[in-house]
Amino acid sequence: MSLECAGHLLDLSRPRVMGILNVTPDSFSDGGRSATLDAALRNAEQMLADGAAMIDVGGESTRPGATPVSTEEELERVCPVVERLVSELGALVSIDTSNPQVMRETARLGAGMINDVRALNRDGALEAAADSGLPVCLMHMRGEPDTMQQDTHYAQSIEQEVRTFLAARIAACEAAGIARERLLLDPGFGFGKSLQDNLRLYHRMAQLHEFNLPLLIGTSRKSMIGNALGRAVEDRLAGNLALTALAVRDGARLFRVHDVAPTVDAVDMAWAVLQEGTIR
Ligand SMILES: Cn1c(SCC(=O)Nc2ccccc2)nc2c(=O)[nH]c(N)nc21
Repeated sequence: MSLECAGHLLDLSRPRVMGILNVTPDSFSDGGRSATLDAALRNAEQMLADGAAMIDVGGESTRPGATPVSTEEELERVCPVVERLVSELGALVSIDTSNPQVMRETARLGAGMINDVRALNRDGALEAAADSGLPVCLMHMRGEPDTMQQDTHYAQSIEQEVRTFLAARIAACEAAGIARERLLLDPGFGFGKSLQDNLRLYHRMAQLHEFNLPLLIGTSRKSMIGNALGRAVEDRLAGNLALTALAVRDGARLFRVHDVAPTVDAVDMAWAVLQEGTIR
């Protein structure tokens, strides 16, 4: 099970780690674009050295209440970073965006995957993703970041809600000419879900193998861990390593994390057990 990502072949026959690279101003204390750009590149270089298979670059915060960013601003944030990650580090880059123009421009700059937390629901997104030829991660979110945490009650079970949603988005992609083989699925932990929803969904993630598509998991530093353990955002690594090991056993293949080196070890250790003792 390999994905063609703009000249990179991403081998998902074993679990891999995706490093998070935030280029939103609120993720940098010093502000200042050039400082941001150099810092971002150093951060990415370290994550790749630590074993990340790819880097997820996001220019728009999806936190509830985050101020929406204009297309121009999002492009200004992500394009210089994507361009240099590809040209200087030869990195496999996924673009974390819902904006069709950002998808098109970053694909042109060499991005290798589209990671859209809104599952291509924005006008023009399906066409932009189809035209890019890139793999696409479809993630479940209920509502929009501003409203998603208000109504976290589901008519049906959370797992049924997610399966129904992802089935519909897969169909929309196929109808838009995006081959099924280009898709990855993600339950969207923390997006419009209560702690109970997140835990229940995590425990049942293997149900998503019915779609026979690679699963991407993004729980790193999230409130699911904070609420379960009573840990501040900077103290959630151990919790996420536990979650990661569980998901490796449940067949997840891509892990979107802040802490690459420890997660690579957790993934490789869990994988070694599942492979009956083969190491790396
Ligand atoms: C872009 N993106 C995000 S951003 C939210 C986040 O990291 N919050 C957060 C970060 C740090 C601390 C607390 C919360 N989460 C996912 C995910 O779960 N899956 C996929 N595919 N993409 C994703």
